[in-house]
Amino acid sequence: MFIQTDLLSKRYGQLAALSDCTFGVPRGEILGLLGPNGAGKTTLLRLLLGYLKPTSGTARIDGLDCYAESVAVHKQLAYLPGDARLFRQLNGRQTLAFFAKLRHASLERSLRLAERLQLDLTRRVRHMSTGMRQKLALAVTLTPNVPLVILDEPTANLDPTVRRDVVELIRDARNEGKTVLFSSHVLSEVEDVCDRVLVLKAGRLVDAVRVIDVRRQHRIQAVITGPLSPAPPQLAESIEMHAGRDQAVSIITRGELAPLLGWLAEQPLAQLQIEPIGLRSVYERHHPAIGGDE
Ligand SMILES: Nc1ncnc2c1ncn2[C@@H]1O[C@H](COP(=O)(O)OP(=O)(O)OP(=O)(O)O)[C@@H](O)[C@H]1O
Repeated sequence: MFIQTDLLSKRYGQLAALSDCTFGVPRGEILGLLGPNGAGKTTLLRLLLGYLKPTSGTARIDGLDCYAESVAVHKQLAYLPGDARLFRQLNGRQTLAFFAKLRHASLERSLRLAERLQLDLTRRVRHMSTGMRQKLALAVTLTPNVPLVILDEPTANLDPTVRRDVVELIRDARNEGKTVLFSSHVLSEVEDVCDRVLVLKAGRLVDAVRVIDVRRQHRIQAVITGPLSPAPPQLAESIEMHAGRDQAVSIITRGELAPLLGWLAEQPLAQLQIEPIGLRSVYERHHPAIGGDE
């Protein structure tokens, strides 16, 4: 595993910001971190960055201890903090040039990224909007030729069009073989770009799902006009069926849809509705919605 944590924990006095967190990330994976405010996402990222000393447990990147060998770890990664600070008096191009030099990275690559993000590089940072600064910080972060990119809420403050561009850039990073770890509150973009998602709740890792598996899951709502014949045994293992009122049946499937549809076609159905379950359902298992959008 490129990243490996083992019972990683961080306490602040009585508060357990992160508890017994164990997971691995293979090279080239895009991993999303989900959880509401205060769930421990930033704490986890800062432990991986070696900015915080674990209270117990370990975190390793490429076999290196994230805290004890943080200098060597940092050579392998680029990090976008949630509150990225840039020099306010520099303009966009000067900012890119400064950081490219600092990280021995290619300014041409920075400029290409800036163009993708439609940044006006002549403007001084202090005259940029929050979203523009965020884009500039992203271009800075994605420039160095490093195997790991860690992004703390990279699309916060960005409008939907720019979010899409950012998601594209994250995909590009993966296509270049990079490993990407990012936290977000936007379920749709996490589902869109991640290979796997970790869900945190009050400092605990409560779920780890592969997006491909989530995509395979569907909820089927049917209204029947007579009794259902038993599902074939190989199908029965991958479905969960609940009878509702008024002949309503709800089926959740974790497997392929086609065999289920074959069986359903022979059932006495009056109505049928199929919808993908999506990451939202997985997330809401742990964090029930309290209204509002992402
Ligand atoms: N330096 C600190 N001292 C005391 N408590 C802290 C400190 N840093 C974080 N915490 C607490 O640890 C918990 C986890 O915080 P963390 O910033 O990791 O959450 P998060 O999931 O990143 O939240 P957000 O989505 O708001 O960024 C919170 O309860 C927070 O108040």
